[in-house]
Amino acid sequence: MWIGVVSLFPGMFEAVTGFGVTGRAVSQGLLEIELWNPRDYATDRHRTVDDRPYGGGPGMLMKVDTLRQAIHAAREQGERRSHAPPKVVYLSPQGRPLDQRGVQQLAASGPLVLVAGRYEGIDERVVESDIDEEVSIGDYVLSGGELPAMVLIDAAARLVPGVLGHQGSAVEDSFSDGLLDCPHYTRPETIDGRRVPDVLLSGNHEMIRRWRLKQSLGRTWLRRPELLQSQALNAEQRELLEAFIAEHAD
Ligand SMILES: Nc1nonc1C(=O)N[C@@H]1CC[C@H](O)C1
Repeated sequence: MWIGVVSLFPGMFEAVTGFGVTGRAVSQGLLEIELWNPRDYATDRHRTVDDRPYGGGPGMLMKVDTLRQAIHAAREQGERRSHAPPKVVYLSPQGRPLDQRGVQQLAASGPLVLVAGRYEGIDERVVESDIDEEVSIGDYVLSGGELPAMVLIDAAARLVPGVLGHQGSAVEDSFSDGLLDCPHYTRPETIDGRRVPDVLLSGNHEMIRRWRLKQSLGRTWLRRPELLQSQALNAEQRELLEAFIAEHAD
């Protein structure tokens, strides 16, 4: 998977290219991150990359010409590398809330160029002319779009075949099937008197699978019931959820 990134702070992306699952994916050639810095296109003595907002008000916006040159360069490289025009995604609170389904859609849509804003954001006409999709990682305001871009990179990279040691991990993750994840346990068998559920020590893989599914369904019902509204539960899932609810009836 090739992802181009436009950012004033390219060094921040060492957090995904140099560590963990995503870092390994990069070293294995399963994930490629290329960075473009609008400051590299600044021609004035101060290498200006911000500009004042029309209409006044606090804060600055990203300077249009340097930003657009960086976006165009990233998009051209993406087309060269993937022989398809990249989807250009701008991370902003005004975007579509990102969820696992959205990650799956973006990961499957081919090469991506992620535009990380700084200051108060970018000129609306750049959004209209150069951005294909605005995406938000949550209803809060950050100081830059770099962390949202890295959130998207991490989530999308996990879906690339071969990136996760055990491909089942991506499927069993929270949200991959639209449900919250089940509880997990590891050694020791007892912590402060709290024991690992016996079923997980039974070695009965079918019972363990059903227990984990029941816990996922039950947790989703308890903590995020709205997620169940968009789920078409199969017969087994309905049976397990009903059993969980019955066990939790007051
Ligand atoms: N929430 C979010 N999801 O994606 N991006 C954000 C976010 O807060 N962006 C900041 C807003 C102004 C600054 O330019 C960057």
